[in-house]
Amino acid sequence: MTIGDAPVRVALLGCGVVGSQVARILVEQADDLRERVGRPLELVGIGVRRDIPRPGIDPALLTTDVASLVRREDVDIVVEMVGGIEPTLTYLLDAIAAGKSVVTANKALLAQHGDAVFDAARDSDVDVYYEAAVAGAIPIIRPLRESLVGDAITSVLGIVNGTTNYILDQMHTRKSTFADALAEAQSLGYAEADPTADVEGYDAAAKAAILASLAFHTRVHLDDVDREGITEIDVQDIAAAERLGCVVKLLARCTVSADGTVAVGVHPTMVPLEHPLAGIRGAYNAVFVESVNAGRLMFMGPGAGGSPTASAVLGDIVTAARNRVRGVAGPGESAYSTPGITPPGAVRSRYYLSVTVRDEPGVLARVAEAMARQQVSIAAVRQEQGDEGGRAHLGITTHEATHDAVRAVVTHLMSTDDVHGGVRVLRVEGA
Ligand SMILES: NC(=O)C1=CN([C@@H]2O[C@H](COP(=O)(O)OP(=O)(O)OC[C@H]3O[C@@H](n4cnc5c(N)ncnc54)[C@H](O)[C@@H]3O)[C@@H](O)[C@H]2O)C=CC1
Ligand SMILES: N[C@@H](CC=O)C(=O)O
Ligand code: NA
Repeated sequence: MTIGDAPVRVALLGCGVVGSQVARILVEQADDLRERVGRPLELVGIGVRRDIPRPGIDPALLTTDVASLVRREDVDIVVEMVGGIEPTLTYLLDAIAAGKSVVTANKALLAQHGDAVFDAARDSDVDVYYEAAVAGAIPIIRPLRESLVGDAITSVLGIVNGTTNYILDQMHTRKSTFADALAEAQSLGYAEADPTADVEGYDAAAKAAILASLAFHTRVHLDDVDREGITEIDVQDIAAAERLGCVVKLLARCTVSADGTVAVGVHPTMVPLEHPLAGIRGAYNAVFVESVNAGRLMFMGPGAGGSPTASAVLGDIVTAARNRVRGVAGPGESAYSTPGITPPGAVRSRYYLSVTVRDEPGVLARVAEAMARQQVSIAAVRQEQGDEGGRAHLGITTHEATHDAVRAVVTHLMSTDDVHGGVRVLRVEGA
């Protein structure tokens, strides 16, 4: 608790893309922030890995002794903008044990070690806020944790990774290569330090785990998320989506299955142009929430980048500071439910299958029969063109089927002489 008129003292860890913007706003908007908190918000230290000059930053604030900074008596709130698991987790737990409130944007850490962090915060009666951890600037954590906590959420569907949305958007609209679009996303500050986390879907999976935990009042971990990245998306997939009136998006999907278990997945998905998520461009994110009483809600805005992300971080700092001034901790997570996780193979979706077959009588019937045997119902078949080698290309869309059933179809097709090469499979979102 902060005493008298004393400032609320903030220690910042990490001064990269996001941390440097947090430091800038704390200084540039100090007067307004003081009014909003009721006390000055004072930046008392910045923990960095390398003690080098940083433009606009008072060198006296910098320290490489981060372990000591998080425990210092003159610190009330620790703002973690480092990323990664260790030593970050140790810093956060040490800060909490020392009675500091914590603000973090670290979805990877929360999706793997959230239990330890939240339990420690509850035991120490301090705040953990993490609005920036999911969908950057978009308010989505607080709406789920507070505004919608009296409702019953049935599904959360979202574009929650700015880097991959930027890449896919550039592949569709500018016909950029994957590599060029990724390099641009990195130079714009959207990508993680290791962009594998973005393009292989780990970042979106961590965010999906956090969203599902909040939406369904449970604890979903990174390992519970069925994950597929976008590294295999090529110009053929982009062209196929366009022929179907769709765009490819990396979608995070959190739903409740018929048996009450929770299904959480991240997959490149064909999204019809008329769907609200199809129009989300560049590094923007959007989260589509459906609940029993409110109905359908959509949250949209910048999902990555230093300044937008810092906006969400500052919101958390002000909230944590106000709580400290009042000597209270804000609402924690309500994770009372244990529904279990739906096995990935049992999750239902619509699919697109791209198959190259022998261009001969009876082949299409045998493909259809293989699908019928697995209860995979065909919605449409499009024969794209024959080629000189006597082959035809089929683009098949299905009605809803389980992933196990579609996988069995693919395994069978590839064992026959009718099919040449592999079978490309992508999910298709309903309009
Ligand atoms: N860049 C973005 O658009 C967004 C980033 N985030 C999250 O924000 C966090 C920070 O991301 P960025 O600023 O983009 O990363 P960054 O790589 O630009 O900055 C991280 C900084 O932490 C420093 N650092 C590394 N290890 C350290 C240590 N042990 N002690 C002190 N400093 C250390 C690095 O030198 C670097 O300056 C990550 O958790 C990331 O996932 C969340 C939303 C959006
Ligand atoms: N690398 C992330 C940054 C925000 O979380 C992204 O691209 O969305
Ligand atoms: Na957010």
